[in-house]
Amino acid sequence: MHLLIPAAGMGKRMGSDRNKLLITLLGKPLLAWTLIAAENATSISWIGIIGQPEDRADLENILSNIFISKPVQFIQGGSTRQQSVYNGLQELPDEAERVLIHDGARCLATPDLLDRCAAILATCPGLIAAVTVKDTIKVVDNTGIVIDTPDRSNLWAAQTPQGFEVKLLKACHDKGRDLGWEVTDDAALFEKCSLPVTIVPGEETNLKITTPVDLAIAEFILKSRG
Ligand SMILES: Nc1ccn([C@@H]2O[C@H](COP(=O)(O)OP(=O)(O)OP(=O)(O)O)[C@@H](O)[C@H]2O)c(=O)n1
Ligand SMILES: C[C@](O)(CO)[C@H](O)COP(=O)(O)O
Repeated sequence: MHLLIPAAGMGKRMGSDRNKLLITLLGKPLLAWTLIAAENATSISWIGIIGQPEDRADLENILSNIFISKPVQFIQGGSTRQQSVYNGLQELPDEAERVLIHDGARCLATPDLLDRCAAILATCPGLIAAVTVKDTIKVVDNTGIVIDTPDRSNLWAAQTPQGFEVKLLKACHDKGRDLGWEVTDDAALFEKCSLPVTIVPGEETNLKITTPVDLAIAEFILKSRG
């Protein structure tokens, strides 16, 4: 299975002055943890790292300090995650019929989650790892008044990996570019094209490192894994 890792963000919500994936987490750059999970996922045979040119030297340095036995390709990122994944899709080898996409920032995903997604992707055109929502969610209007409390049993929090048939996802991205759709994940493009996206139970620990508190939580989780 081919794996694309979007790693071309900035980390504005982290308040970082550089790509947050270069921040050290328990002795290793954040992205190193993601790459180690990809290395240990037996289903993954090829890794595309989507990064910004100014981070290239740091990304290569990460690779030189960990053991990755699989072919790795660097791909130039775009100004949004959507644009970065679009670029990644263009660079996939011709033989890639299906692809998993996993955020570099979700560095606690286990190899088992990647392998489960790869196995299920053989049976469906699109999938998303997700977990049920634990909180009661409120819909609020622009004056700050709650207008709805949706039924929680239908709410899932999106994660990555997300996986797709390459031809279909490329067509969805192309349509999104033509029509000016702006989305935060690839499943949303599939949905907008009325294509089915299958839920794969994700992992509660598979958080996206977004703000400084996530770093502290991630460190706790990694330490508890021993
Ligand atoms: N232009 C971009 C923006 C984001 N990403 C990647 O998409 C994933 C999810 O994005 P997010 O966590 O929002 O990362 P940032 O864009 O870095 O964060 P922020 O929105 O706080 O700036 C991350 O692995 C990030 O590196 C990307 O490849 N290209
Ligand atoms: C793809 C994603 O990680 C799924 O949770 C997420 O949508 C990335 O973007 P966000 O803007 O940080 O939600």
